[in-house]
Formats: sequence, structure tokens, C-alpha cells
Amino acid sequence: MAFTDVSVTFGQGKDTVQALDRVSLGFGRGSFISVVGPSGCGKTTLLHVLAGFQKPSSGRVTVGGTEIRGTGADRGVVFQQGALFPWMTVAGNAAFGPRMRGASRREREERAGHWLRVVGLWDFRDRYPYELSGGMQQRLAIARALANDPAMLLMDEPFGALDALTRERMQEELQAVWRSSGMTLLFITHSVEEAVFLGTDVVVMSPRPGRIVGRFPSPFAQDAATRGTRTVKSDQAFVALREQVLGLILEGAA
Ligand SMILES: Nc1ncnc2c1ncn2[C@@H]1O[C@H](COP(=O)(O)OP(=O)(O)OP(=O)(O)O)[C@@H](O)[C@H]1O
Repeated sequence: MAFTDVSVTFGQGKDTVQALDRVSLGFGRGSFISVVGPSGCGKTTLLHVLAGFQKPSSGRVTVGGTEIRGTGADRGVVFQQGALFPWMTVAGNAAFGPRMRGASRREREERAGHWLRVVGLWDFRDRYPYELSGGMQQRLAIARALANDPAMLLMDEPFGALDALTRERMQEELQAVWRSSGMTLLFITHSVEEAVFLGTDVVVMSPRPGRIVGRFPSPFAQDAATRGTRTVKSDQAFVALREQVLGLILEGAA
């Protein structure tokens, strides 16, 4: 997956806003890329370009060497708020992607059932989204995206609206799914701690127009399962990397 000199400009004349400025960024299959940066720096725009929602004004984005031409089932997207279909049951939401692809009823039920079990919502399959808590709704949104078997999952601040305890549980669940699936993840967050905890790489963006100002390999995604989340997050090396990333963001904002 590679961004090469990608710029995005919105509007015209004096209303022009440059959201991204010649962003180049590459990462391999199975990476977990966390993206952090000040508000309005273009993180969502970056994700929208990769999802195929937004065309770059210049530059190119390729996946597996092929230039992106639009949205695709190979790239699942999860937004901050679930964006679930309120008129469909939990099972109906989870089976939506396979249904759109024309999968057979049996395959739809199998795929949706598998992911509902993984995210712990199987017992709620006949309920409606409004009957679920915020954390459960986000788990459903993740299951719905995963039911498409995407090679890449793009997540835009997916845990931002959750309480601290639920958020940490969701981080652990996401990490477990990522580890077992071999999926590539692009994960946008305002939490530097979350970025360092989850990512194999932490990418830091400058204030608008967004540029990449730093990229840090992070080893912690690999050992959270064995050492426990609290132990990892209070580890000296973890705190040092978190402060380094935060320092770079604050430096750019000054
Ligand atoms: N469709 C659009 N039309 C015009 N301007 C836009 C559009 N989308 C984004 N922008 C502008 O581009 C800039 C980058 O926005 P973007 O949402 O990508 O930032 P962000 O880093 O995700 O912000 P936040 O962290 O606050 O969610 C902002 O100034 C925003 O106002």
C-alpha cells in the first residue's frame, strides 16, 4: 500500500483549503498503522483517499501495485459512530456486506455469525442497534466491516466516543482480531497512548496542510497479549515512546 506525493485541495479561489500536502507513505501487508496529529490536519482526508471516497488532487495511491479507482470490498471502513442501519437487526447489519455482494443465504449467515461470535454479540443477533450500548454498537460496526473479509480495515477514531474501560477492552479485542487475521489496519486516533499501544507504526501528521512529520516503529502491538495491557502501558519504554510522539505533535502545534 503506498501513497505517493498525494495532495488534496478542497474548494476554489479564496475558499481553497489544502488538506494534504504531498503525502508519501508506504506500508506492507499485515501492518497496523496508527495515525495521529492535531485536529483538522487531514487524518480523515487521508483515510477517505485510501477508502476511495476522495480522489487526490495530485499524486497516486496504490494497493498491491494497483491504483485505487474508487471504493472496494477489499477495504472496510469503520467510523467514529457506528453508522449502523437502525431498521436492521444486529444479524442483518452484520450480514449486509455479503448480501450486497450477492452471497448465498448460507454464506451470509456463516460469515455474519462468525464475526458476531468473535465480537461477543451472538446472543444479541435478533436485537436492533438502539438496544445496544455504545461499545456494543462499535463492536457491531467492526463485525459488519469484517464480514466482508477485507484485506484492509480503515478505522476513523472508532473508540473516541467510548468510556475508558470499554475503550481499553475494545483495543484488546481489535488487537486480537488483527493478530489472528493478518489484516492491514489504518487506524486514526486522537489518543497518542492508543496509537502507540496498537500500532506497529505510529505516523505523525503536521497541522494543516497535513504532511507526514514522523514515523515510529512501535513494538507493543506484539506483546500486549502476553504481558497484559496495564503492564505494557506503564512500561518505561512505552511511556518514553508515547512522550516522544506527543512531543512531536506539540512541537508542530507551537
Ligand atoms: N469536503 C470538504 N470540503 C471542504 N473542506 C474540507 C472537506 N473535508 C475536509 N475539509 C477540510 O480539510 C481539513 C482537514 O480535514 P480532516 O477532517 O481530514 O482533518 P482531521 O485531521 O481528520 O480532523 P479531526 O482530527 O478534527 O477529525 C480541515 O480544514 C477541513 O475543514
